[in-house]
Amino acid sequence: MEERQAIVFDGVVQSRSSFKLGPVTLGIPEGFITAIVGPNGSGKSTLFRMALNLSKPDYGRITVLGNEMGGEDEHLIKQRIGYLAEGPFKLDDNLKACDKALYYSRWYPSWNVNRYQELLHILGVSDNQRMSKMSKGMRRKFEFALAISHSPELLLLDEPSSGLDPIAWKTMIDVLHRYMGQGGKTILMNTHIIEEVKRLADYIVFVAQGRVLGMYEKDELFGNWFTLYVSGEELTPGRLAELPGQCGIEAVGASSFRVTTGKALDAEEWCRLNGIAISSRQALELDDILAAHLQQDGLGSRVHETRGLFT
Ligand SMILES: Nc1ncnc2c1ncn2[C@@H]1O[C@H](COP(=O)(O)OP(=O)(O)OP(=O)(O)O)[C@@H](O)[C@H]1O
Repeated sequence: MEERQAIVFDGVVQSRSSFKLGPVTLGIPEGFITAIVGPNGSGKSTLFRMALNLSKPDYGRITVLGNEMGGEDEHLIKQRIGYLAEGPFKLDDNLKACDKALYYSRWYPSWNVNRYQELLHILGVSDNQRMSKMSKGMRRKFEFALAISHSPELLLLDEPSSGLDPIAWKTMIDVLHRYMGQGGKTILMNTHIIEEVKRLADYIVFVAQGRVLGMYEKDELFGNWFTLYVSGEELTPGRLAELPGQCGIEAVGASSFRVTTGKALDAEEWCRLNGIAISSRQALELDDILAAHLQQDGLGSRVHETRGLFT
């Protein structure tokens, strides 16, 4: 059966004086959690805003829940979406939290006041105070409860755990699992927290400098990226350059090397056929996989540039 898409970015381009996004062609599958991962300023939040028609592309088409935004019925599509923005809206500062919730309850036909109250209770938030008087984490938890209380079909979460303490973070993960458990729900999230991606995401999208570097099924991604410690008689970096998926070779001894590959199975088979011994293998973490993608795309990582600091 063909997978349905909750959001489709089709050749989307936005050019600004300081930043160019796209062309982005990307489908966010319905019924799954997709995490967008990438360095600061790579355009993640811009993609969210575009999906909500809060920011317009210069070219391309965006379809959300089967509809193009911008028409007369845009509010009907938006009522099926929950959105947790990256930061608080300054204009809300003087509002009492319960008044904002009242507004939401009137705007979303599927608003569920019991679910809202329950969420405030389990997150430990009171809505009987002005937004500006809430701590950063409290306001985040409140905004999270607002975004999900109408049980939207599509939930857009822009760095949802920003400012949350570890207990609140665990609660949020639990709430999101329960939300997905209802079936027919989709989450698109943007996060820098590796553990969050591991616990939640079904699909991972890497972005950098306004471009999509790749989209992967999570288990497949983690099953493919490994560092292999290899050795062999008269083994040279030149020979290892042919190792499938190779994207980094480092000598660790005479004829011994550490190689990184994004095609672990093919690489191991290649070693076996070429008489190269693998002494150990180590799965790569998400940040290392992202760094390897950046390297492959010539976008590099600036980590090594810190080595000379404070010495
Ligand atoms: N309010 C704004 N005004 C002008 N330019 C902006 C604004 N917000 C973002 N940008 C520009 O758009 C680019 C992409 O920003 P965006 O917020 O989409 O990145 P991001 O990947 O979400 O970053 P981060 O991980 O830091 O939140 C930035 O490099 C910045 O130059």
